[in-house]
Amino acid sequence: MSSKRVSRDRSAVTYAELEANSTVHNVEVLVDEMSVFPQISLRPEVTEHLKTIFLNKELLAAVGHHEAEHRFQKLLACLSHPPSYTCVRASTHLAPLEEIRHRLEEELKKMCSSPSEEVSLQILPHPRLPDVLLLPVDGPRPVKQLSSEVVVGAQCGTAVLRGAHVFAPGILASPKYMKVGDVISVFSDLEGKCTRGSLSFQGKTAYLGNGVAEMDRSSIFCSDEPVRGVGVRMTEPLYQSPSFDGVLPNLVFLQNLPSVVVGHVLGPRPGERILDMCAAPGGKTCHIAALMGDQGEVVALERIRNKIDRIRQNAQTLNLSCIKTYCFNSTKAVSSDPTQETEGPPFPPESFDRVLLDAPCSGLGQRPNMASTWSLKEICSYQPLQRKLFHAAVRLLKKGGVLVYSTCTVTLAENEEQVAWALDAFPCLTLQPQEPHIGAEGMLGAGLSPEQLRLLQRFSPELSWEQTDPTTTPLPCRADGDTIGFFIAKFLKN
Ligand SMILES: C[S@@+](CC[C@H](N)C(=O)[O-])C[C@H]1O[C@@H](n2cnc3c(N)ncnc32)[C@H](O)[C@@H]1O
Repeated sequence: MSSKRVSRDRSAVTYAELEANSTVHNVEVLVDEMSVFPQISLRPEVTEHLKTIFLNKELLAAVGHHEAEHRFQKLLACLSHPPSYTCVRASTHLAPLEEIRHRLEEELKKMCSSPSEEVSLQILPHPRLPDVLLLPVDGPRPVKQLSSEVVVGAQCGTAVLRGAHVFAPGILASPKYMKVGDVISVFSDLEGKCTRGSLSFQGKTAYLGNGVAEMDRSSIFCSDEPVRGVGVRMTEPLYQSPSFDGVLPNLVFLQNLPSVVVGHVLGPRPGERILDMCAAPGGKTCHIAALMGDQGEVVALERIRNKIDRIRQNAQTLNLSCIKTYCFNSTKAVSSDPTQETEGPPFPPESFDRVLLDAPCSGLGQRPNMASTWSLKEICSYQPLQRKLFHAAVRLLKKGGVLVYSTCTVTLAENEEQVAWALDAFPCLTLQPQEPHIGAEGMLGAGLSPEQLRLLQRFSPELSWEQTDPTTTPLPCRADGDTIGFFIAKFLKN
């Protein structure tokens, strides 16, 4: 099984050393030295495309070739690694943050397998987000590969790196005689080439740690029923973070930090009518409703029917009743008859106080992501759809209302270029300051002015992925930089 891993002392390479090495080759080598996993594997044409973005003329003129190349190499490296903390959003509409923190601590302590694990358990409030708790991830840890191996799909692998156990549907290959109680190493199939039911796999994989089988091979692959439940319980994960499966489901919700920032930037108030145009699975929808104290109306639209139930389940679990969910294509959400008043979509123009367009996007900011087989055509296919959605968003927003546009990707075309286009296409829109603004400013390259860039919020993990010493850098400071790649723009309709 091909695998390049495991823990090296990442602090051995300092920023100063990186700076001192001016050739591109050395930058690549040093960034790679800091990594447990290889850089994200993309199709060559996609890597080249991203490189033209991160080494664009405006940026090169501002920071120089070496710094731009360094940032780009770090981006490719940090994308394949998980952020160094876990972020949970607390249901502060149901209980005070401190009470939720305390209850979470009690629950997680029960799950610890040793007193030292209990002592190292930290749950910290975020200094600027009143509903966020942060938990440091312990990793990479020095774990040893075993001879017996299970291979899981990339999506399952991502979840394991963020603290989950291995759910049986994610298992692709296992030893012929694997039985309950076997101790086994877990690998992620990086290129989607492992066939379900295989006995072994020779393709590219990444080692995720060790666990104990909770099912035997035949229960996983030979059952007539769709297989469910934990297949391998992770006992020695490479990156250790609590598994939140079933833990205080109404009080804590796993959510990436930038996604929580979106809700606050939108700033919904009790009694307002809010539209969430691309809502599933409903993390931001529920946050908006919670921020409104469940008073008012949050309309959640989602085009894919089988994702609708997730939004409803999440709303129900979090005790939120002001959310109305519809399966609908949001590009068609503006009614052609403005006098027509119906409860559901399409809606007359100017129906909403605030609109969230958390757009479908190329998702290139997601972490950890060790490999993507997407073509350049697929990566570039989102800009037109996002613009159609934007047209509908502007029409549905009341005058004086707020529109927030967000993506979880790193391209200019889906982020700063969309802002430049929108400001040109809709003279009624002006960019607004964001609160909180804990990410970086917008990226150069789309012709926006420095003032405009300062109003944008881009979470750029490559700017801070230095593997800072966890003992000296407080967690909330690290957490604000070591996020998924994300983008937020806030507009006012005049
Ligand atoms: C980035 S995800 C949204 C995540 C969600 N806001 C959250 O925080 O949980 C984008 C969603 O938009 C949906 N979508 C894509 N095109 C759409 C359209 N034309 N109308 C409505 N939803 C759409 C996708 O199916 C996907 O579920």
